[in-house]
Amino acid sequence: MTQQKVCFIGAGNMTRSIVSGLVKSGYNPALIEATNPSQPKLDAMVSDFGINVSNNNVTAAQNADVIVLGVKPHFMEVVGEELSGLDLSNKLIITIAAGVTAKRYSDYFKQEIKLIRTMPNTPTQIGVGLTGLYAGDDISAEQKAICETLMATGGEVVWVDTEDDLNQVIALAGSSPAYFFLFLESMVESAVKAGMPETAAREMAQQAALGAALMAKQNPELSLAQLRTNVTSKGGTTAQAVETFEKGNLRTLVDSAMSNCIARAQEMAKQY
Ligand SMILES: NC(=O)C1=CN([C@@H]2O[C@H](COP(=O)(O)OP(=O)(O)OC[C@H]3O[C@@H](n4cnc5c(N)ncnc54)[C@H](OP(=O)(O)O)[C@@H]3O)[C@@H](O)[C@H]2O)C=CC1
Ligand SMILES: O=C(O)[C@@H]1CCC=N1
Repeated sequence: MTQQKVCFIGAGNMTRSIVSGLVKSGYNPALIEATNPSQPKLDAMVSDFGINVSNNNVTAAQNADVIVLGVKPHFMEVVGEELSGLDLSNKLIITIAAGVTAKRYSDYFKQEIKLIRTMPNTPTQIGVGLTGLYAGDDISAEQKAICETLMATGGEVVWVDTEDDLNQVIALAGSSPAYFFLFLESMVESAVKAGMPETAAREMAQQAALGAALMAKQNPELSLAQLRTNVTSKGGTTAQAVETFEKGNLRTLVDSAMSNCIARAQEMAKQY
């Protein structure tokens, strides 16, 4: 497929992750532009990825075939207003924002637009991301293929059938890297408290997490419970740790966290 001219509005954490995945996968940096109000993030985009940058959303969007909206949900209205004077009918618009429904964008941009909603995650920057994708009936197979090709440079892509399903993707993949980082932080804090140097503790914890995730991925025929059981010797050390988590209602806590994550996405959909 011919590479498209892509412009990212907003050069924050998630845009950096996607651009990193794109450039690492061989996408031509000369075809990528990112905009941002503050200069340091743009300078980093140039030095790290060799892409084009600007602080002019309108010109950047005008020059692009594909516009990726990478601002926070509460800035989406401002960006829509800014770009509303452009004829966007021949452009594909991809949003990565959580909690802004597809129908709101036509209001913000003051015209019917061809929009695909996506939910990526930051591991996209190293090619092991996951992006959920949702398109309405007005989006052509070619537009879906363009979006899928772009987002797949950062890892796996999953199309969902309904817009609501994107909220599950947020809880399971968009937000979840933060849960795992929190878990790692807690493990490292415990080890440091017991006297271990932080660097060594982090190295061990993150390598174990990587190994556990790869084992789960490479053994789909084994249940997660089986993988856990394989580590847990009867009467041994792991059993003590796992029992502590179970007694502390880790599962209930995770369920509440994910439900609250989804509830916030639903609340934002009313707010923005
Ligand atoms: N972070 C994540 O893991 C994920 C984020 N998302 C979504 O990605 C979006 C961005 O999140 P994230 O990258 O974390 O946020 P960041 O705050 O890191 O990035 C947003 C960027 O937008 C810039 N910005 C603000 N207003 C404008 C404007 N009018 N025109 C152009 N740029 C503007 C900000 O500039 P300034 O330098 O002034 O702050 C900032 O650099 C959100 O909608 C979020 O829901 C989705 C999945 C995962
Ligand atoms: O926290 C957020 O709202 C965004 C969406 C998923 C990850 N970060």
